[in-house]
Amino acid sequence: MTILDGRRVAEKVVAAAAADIATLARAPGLATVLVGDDPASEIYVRNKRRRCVAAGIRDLHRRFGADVTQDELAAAIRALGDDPGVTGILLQLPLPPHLDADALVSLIPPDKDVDGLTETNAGRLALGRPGLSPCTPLGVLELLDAHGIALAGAEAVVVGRSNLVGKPMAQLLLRRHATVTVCHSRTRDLAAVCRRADVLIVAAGIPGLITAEAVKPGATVVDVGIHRTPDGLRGDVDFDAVRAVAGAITPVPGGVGPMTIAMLLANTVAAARRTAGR
Ligand SMILES: NC(=O)C1=CN([C@@H]2O[C@H](COP(=O)(O)OP(=O)(O)OC[C@H]3O[C@@H](n4cnc5c(N)ncnc54)[C@H](OP(=O)(O)O)[C@@H]3O)[C@@H](O)[C@H]2O)C=CC1
Ligand SMILES: Nc1nc(=O)c2c([nH]1)NC[C@@H]1CN(c3ccc(C(=O)N[C@@H](CCC(=O)O)C(=O)O)cc3)C=[N+]21
Repeated sequence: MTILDGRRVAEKVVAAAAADIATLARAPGLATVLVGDDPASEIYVRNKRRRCVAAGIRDLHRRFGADVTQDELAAAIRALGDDPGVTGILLQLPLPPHLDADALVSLIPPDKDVDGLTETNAGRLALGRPGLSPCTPLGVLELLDAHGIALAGAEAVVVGRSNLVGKPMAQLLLRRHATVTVCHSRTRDLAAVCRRADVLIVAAGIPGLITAEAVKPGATVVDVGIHRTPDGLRGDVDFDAVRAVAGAITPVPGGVGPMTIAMLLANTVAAARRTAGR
């Protein structure tokens, strides 16, 4: 059984991004917009700010209370879009329920959309054209590639269909010639579908959702979920039970999380180049 070590692979991606940043005429500026106190977002923001600064990215952080209005946030995102010193904008999700996330995402200029969430970038991904794609699915692919996990012709099952993770993950796997199935909260027999997978990618946001009975012996299991529990950080996969049947598995922490941050640095370089017109 192989542990898919996200920290190790992330180091290489981060080093390459830092080397690219050193060649740019101007340091990229990444603005993170955080609303309220989603625990997974707090972890992300804390770790990525440290990484960005170390790699030479200017870190611009905008924090709002959970009671911020749609208009206030829209004005803040428009201002970041117009600011030439800001080359990347990341709106942390989920937002509190009174806010319309889609409308706010639409205000991000596509060339500053380092999370690949705008219609333009999602469309480019769906059509197989160059653009900015979401960091987490990109990081999952990078991690699988680093470990030589074959995708062409493989049965891939993705649990979750969010615009941030599940859907773009399915698109990227399809581009790599996997046979892709996407599960969600209405999937009838989740364990039976997951058991078909050679490569199982789980992004449901439910701690311990995937148990050993949902995993085919020898399968590769990637756990995107991140939950703060009394025993520390945990994912959507019951790691101790599943590691006994899986051929390869990501740990939480130390799996997908560091890869997301590494790809954010890579996307921030790509966005800065787009904004500078090169
Ligand atoms: N490690 C990392 O770098 C990252 C971690 N995350 C974490 O990953 C998780 C998922 O994030 P995100 O995609 O944004 O979450 P969302 O809440 O936006 O989406 C969750 C998806 O899971 C599906 N789902 C929910 N319950 C079940 C179930 N019982 N069986 C099958 N599918 C189910 C939902 O289905 P439906 O559409 O029907 O509601 C939905 O499509 C979260 O824990 C988040 O914190 C997210 C991004 C990066
Ligand atoms: N627009 C948007 N894009 C996201 O990509 C996004 C988001 N919103 N909202 C929140 C989730 C969550 N997320 C994480 C990323 C890295 C770690 C991470 O660094 N994890 C380390 C934690 C290490 C530690 O602190 O112990 C690890 O798993 O090893 C965690 C969580 C990105 N998300």
